[in-house]
Amino acid sequence: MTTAFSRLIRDVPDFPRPGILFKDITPVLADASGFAEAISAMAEPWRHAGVERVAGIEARGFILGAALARELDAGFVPIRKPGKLPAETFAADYGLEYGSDRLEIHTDAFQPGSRVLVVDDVLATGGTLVAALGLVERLQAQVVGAAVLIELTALQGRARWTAAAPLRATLRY
Ligand SMILES: O=P(O)(O)OC[C@H]1O[C@H](OP(=O)(O)OP(=O)(O)O)[C@H](O)[C@@H]1O
Ligand SMILES: Nc1ncnc2[nH]cnc12
Repeated sequence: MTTAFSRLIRDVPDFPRPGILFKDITPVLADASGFAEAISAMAEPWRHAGVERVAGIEARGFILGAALARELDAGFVPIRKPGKLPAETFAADYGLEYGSDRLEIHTDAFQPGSRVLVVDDVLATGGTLVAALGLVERLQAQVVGAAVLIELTALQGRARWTAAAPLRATLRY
C-alpha cells in the first residue's frame, strides 16, 4: 500500500548496529497530517472490532498506541521495559532484530475477557510482539488482534504470530 505519510519514513543504515536498516518514524510523528493519516490508517481495520483496551509496547508503541486508543475510544495499557512499572508485574524475555530485552505488564492491567488490541510500530523478527501477546494472554484478556505500522516481511515475524486473532500491518517493506 502506498500512502502519503509513507514518504516520511526515513531509512537509516547501520542503526543501531552495522547491517540493520532502521525505519525511522520520527518524521511521520513530526508532521501533523502525516501523523493523523498514519493513525487513521492503523485504526481503520479495527473501528468496529469492539476494542476496549490498546496495549502499547514501549517506546514507539506508546506513541502510536496512545493515539490509536483515542481514535478507537479505548483505554491504554503500557507494556514496559524492565523496572518501570510501579505495581506487581508479569515479565517476558524475548529476542529482537538487534538484541534481547524484557517486557513487563501490571498483573491487574485488564479484567479477564477484556478485548485488547496489541500495538507496536515495527514488526521485524516478531520477538517483541509475541512476548507482548504472551503477557496479554497470561492476564486472560481476549486478544482482538495486533496492529503495527510497518512490517519488515523479509524477517518473517508474521510466522511467529500464533494467535487466532489477526495481525494487521499498515505498510510492508
Ligand atoms: O520484531 P522484533 O524483531 O522484535 O523488533 C520489533 C521491535 O523493535 C523495536 O523496539 P526497540 O526495542 O528498539 O524499542 P523502542 O521502541 O524503545 O525504540 C520496535 O519498536 C519493535 O518493538
Ligand atoms: N529495522 C528496524 N527499524 C526500526 N525498528 C526496528 N525494530 C526492529 N527492527 C527495526
